[in-house]
Amino acid sequence: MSAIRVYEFAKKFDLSSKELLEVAKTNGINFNSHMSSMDEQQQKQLTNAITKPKTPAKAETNNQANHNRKNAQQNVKSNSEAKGTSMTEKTNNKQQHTAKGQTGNTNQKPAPKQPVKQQTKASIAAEKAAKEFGSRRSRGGRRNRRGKYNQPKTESKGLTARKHKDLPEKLVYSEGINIQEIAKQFHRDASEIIKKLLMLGVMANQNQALSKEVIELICVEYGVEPEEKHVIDVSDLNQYFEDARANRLEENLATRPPVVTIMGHVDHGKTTLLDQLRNTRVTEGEAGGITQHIGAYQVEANGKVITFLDTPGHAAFTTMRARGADVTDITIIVVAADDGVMPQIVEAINHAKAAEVPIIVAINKIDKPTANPDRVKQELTEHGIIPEDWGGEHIFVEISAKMNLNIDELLEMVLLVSEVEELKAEPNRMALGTVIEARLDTAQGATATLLVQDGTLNVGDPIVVGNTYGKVRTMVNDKGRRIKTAGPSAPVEITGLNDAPQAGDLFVVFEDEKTARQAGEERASKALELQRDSKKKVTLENLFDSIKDGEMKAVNVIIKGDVQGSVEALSASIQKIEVEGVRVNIVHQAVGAINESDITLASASGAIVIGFNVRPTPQARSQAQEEEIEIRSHRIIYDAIEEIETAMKGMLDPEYVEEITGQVVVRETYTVSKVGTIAGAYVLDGFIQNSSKIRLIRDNIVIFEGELASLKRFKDDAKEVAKGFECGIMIENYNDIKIDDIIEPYRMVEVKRK
Ligand SMILES: Nc1nc2c(ncn2[C@@H]2O[C@H](COP(=O)(O)OP(=O)(O)OP(=O)(O)O)[C@@H](O)[C@H]2O)c(=O)[nH]1
Repeated sequence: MSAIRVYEFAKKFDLSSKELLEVAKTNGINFNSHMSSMDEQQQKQLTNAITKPKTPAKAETNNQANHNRKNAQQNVKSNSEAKGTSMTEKTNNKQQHTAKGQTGNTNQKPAPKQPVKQQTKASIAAEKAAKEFGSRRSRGGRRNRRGKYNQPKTESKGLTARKHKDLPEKLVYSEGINIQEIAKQFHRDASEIIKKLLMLGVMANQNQALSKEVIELICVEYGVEPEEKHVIDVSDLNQYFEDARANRLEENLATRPPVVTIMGHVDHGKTTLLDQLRNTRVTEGEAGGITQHIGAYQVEANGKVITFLDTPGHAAFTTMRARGADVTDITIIVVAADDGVMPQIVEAINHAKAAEVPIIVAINKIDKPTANPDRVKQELTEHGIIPEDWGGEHIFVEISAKMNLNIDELLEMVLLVSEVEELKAEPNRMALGTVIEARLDTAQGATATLLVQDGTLNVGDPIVVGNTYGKVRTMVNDKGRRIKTAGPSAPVEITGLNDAPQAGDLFVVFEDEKTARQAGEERASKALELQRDSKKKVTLENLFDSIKDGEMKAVNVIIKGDVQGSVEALSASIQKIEVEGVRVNIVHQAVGAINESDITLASASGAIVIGFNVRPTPQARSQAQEEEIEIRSHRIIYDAIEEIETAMKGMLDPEYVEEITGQVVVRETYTVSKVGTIAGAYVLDGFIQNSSKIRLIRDNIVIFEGELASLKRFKDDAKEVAKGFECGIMIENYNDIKIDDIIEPYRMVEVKRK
């Protein structure tokens, strides 16, 4: 008998690793995790423990076993990167959702929700209404209006026939109800109510929308209890997700396949791995059937299904997360064994960490002679990813995507992590999920790939997707087959929407088309409004207020810099800042220009981006503007630290902010003795003024910051040169200008404090 891994041993006995870890623990053997190796003695001992006939366990042993089970789960859970604190936070969050959902709706049916009714206090309203109308009342001003009587005292003769029909106990209303509708509920003539109101000094016709006060006044007069119906926001899709979670019953839950995203650096083999999986591990009976690229697909391993998001790179992953979608259960980070840890890998790790998604590391290209897996491991330890055989808690699998080496083992690890995560869903409910991809097809109209996250989606279902709606007309699976139903974790491409949604949008199936339409239309108009009045993002300006209001537990920051040393120094100093118990949390730090991925991550995690001697790329800048992400640029570490600290203390002086007015590229340089270097430049965007302050940027790094010595159009001095024009530029006290340098003009503008 040779040494064997825990999970392999567990398999022999058809046990899950978790179960085996429990058994081991009750037998006094503590393994670190399912990857730990077992010696002969341990194998013998556990074989005996597993195979010996079971005697009824004492209560105490059971407790112990339960305890161990929990410990075991915990142990294995920590493998999945969601380490101690973050996992607890995640669970807590879920519980909060549950609690919230339960108070909102105890009805088990998930969607659409029943209105939540809330009682109003009749007496208070009556008094309020009486005050309002009392002065205008001609008669009955002193009559008891506390609702003790059930019949109106003044009844006209013509109403005798109706007299015997009882009044209801309650009037369920929503603001805007009219007399005609009240009359119907009261089994009274509208004219009678109008008359009564008149006597109370209120003039109203039967179709007029009534205010809350008047409605309650009528109720008091009739001795009926008013009950305001709070109209539920049918368009709040998040609420349906929360309700689904809150109303889950254990007996309705079934294990669902994990949803996996593959991330990694360019050329490290993500696509090759995805292709390998797609081509070789097609669900049995479906081989060769894959024709469809719908953005996600399912493979089979050990008789179990795994869903892969077929969008290599983390852009899709973070874009979705930025939009609030939480689709990935497990992340595989691919690192080429012959290349090592590159910036994009660090980014991927930070993205996964921020999303609290378990990480599996696939060291790829081990078939290459230059492969050096140990180097990759070593480098990853610097980022907190430590392999189990080095005493850490991360799963590493050495693979060759190209040669199809150890791919099965990788899939096995995915299944192992998913087993630990206990991924469940409720197949017998109306479907909920997220859009993976969407497009407008000339032939088919709007098509969207949806990932069903809970419930089952059926052809014909009325559905709201993002800000659009429709009815599922056709449904195609990842093998290109037409299907009628799709269960949890299944990706499907649907048609039948009235417009194309966006990747990351949520979808919810409704019971009827009318409500779906209402919700969809409401969402579309709200989205428009939102666009105008865009959401409050974290900025240095609102930092202090958010801290004061207790909204903020930590200030999230992304640091980009020109050299590793300064990034580290800045990061270390910033992390020392503490204001009123609030600290700075570095979400991501790296060397290089501020790129779109940084902005997406900032948006997803509510972070401020600090650039140290680096600038945002033009795309990142416009994305940041669109998403209202604050980018602060500094050249002195102390300034960056001080700015954050003063902002956190609420002492930031926001009276002036920098406004970049344009972008100018140097196309030529002329050196004139005794004068200096003149740049022949071209305004790419915006404008430059002779009074502009400028930055000189080379390869995204700020080389110099200062002022213009002169700005000329041909031979003449110019006040301003706009986009599309050439100009001659000299920089005050600076001559080292080179072709292709970017001159960034900016000015300081005064802003009002909020
Ligand atoms: N020898 C060897 N080459 C591999 C392996 N996996 C991928 N490659 C090669 O590495 C190159 C890059 O692989 P891709 O799969 O395109 O890498 P990627 O990470 O998807 O790259 P991007 O799509 O550009 O981000 C290709 O030439 C592959 O054939 C492997 O396991 N062994």
